[in-house]
Amino acid sequence: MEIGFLGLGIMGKAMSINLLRHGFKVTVWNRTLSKCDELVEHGASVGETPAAVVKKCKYTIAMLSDPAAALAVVFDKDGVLEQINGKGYIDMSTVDAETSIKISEAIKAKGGDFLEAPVSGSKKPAEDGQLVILAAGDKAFYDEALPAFDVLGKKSFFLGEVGNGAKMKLVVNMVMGSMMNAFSEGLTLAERSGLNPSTLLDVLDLGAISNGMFKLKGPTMLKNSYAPAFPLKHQQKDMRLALALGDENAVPMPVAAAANEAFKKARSLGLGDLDFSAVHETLK
Ligand SMILES: NC(=O)C1=CN([C@@H]2O[C@H](COP(=O)(O)OP(=O)(O)OC[C@H]3O[C@@H](n4cnc5c(N)ncnc54)[C@H](OP(=O)(O)O)[C@@H]3O)[C@@H](O)[C@H]2O)C=CC1
Ligand SMILES: O=CC(=O)O
Repeated sequence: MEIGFLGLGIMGKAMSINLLRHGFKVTVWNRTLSKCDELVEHGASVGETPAAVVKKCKYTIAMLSDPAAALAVVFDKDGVLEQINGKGYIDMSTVDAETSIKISEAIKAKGGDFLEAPVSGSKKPAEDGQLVILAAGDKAFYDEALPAFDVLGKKSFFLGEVGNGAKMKLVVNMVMGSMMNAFSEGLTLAERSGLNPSTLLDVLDLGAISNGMFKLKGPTMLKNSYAPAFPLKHQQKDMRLALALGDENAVPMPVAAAANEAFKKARSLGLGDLDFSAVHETLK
């Protein structure tokens, strides 16, 4: 089956290569078109515009940086909306519910099907097809897209109406961003108070707060190494959107607000394109 793929950043590249490896025909598009070349080497075709990709494919997946990018690719000239009649569109970018609902309504009004399906899991899970997919929208379309979700992820959740996938993803990343800051403070406190931070990693790993993120990021943070798997600028975007969701629902979130300030500080220091664990540098 021919699937379209829009957005070949860290995640989109890994996900589309994975689909190709599993026998899907994939037509790709990226704003910086030269990034499609590597995908062609893996067997993909290239569409010149989002509209051209949608026209060619039964359904099209998008993996874009933020709400502004997600909206531009759908609503701009040569965008998704122009060819969506009778086709399906799955936005897997992390955006807020409002953005997702706006895209959904426009696509449905033009006779297309829509799913939002943000994912939990980073570069490596994307390469290994081990993402956690948080889908919501048209259930019949979800069932149709399951073969692709089964390749991309280890588990898919169907969460009901559009907006619920976006909200779930923001809640998860709000927790993750807050944890990263507590972890970073712990590493720094251990070091400054004369402890061996590597021993702290072992102690944490044996106790009740052991988790995959500490295990994965701890050793690289101790080496001040922040090659981007999940760019810090995207984590800060997720904190900002999660705080807005808290605002809407009158949920006090002082911990998340403090974490957001730390990510903003990291961005102001020019660390936005590094991994989100580079927030550690703000304590130095
Ligand atoms: N990296 C991760 O670990 C994870 C990321 N996510 C989420 O997935 C999404 C993608 O993340 P990731 O791949 O890391 O991000 P990248 O920054 O690596 O890639 C972003 C993509 O969006 C495109 N883009 C940006 N602005 C526009 C625009 N105005 N119009 C069209 N295309 C645009 C970029 O195109 P160009 O190449 O031209 O710049 C690129 O293809 C984000 O929403 C992120 O929060 C979710 C889970 C994990
Ligand atoms: O959104 C990032 C992730 O690791 O999940």
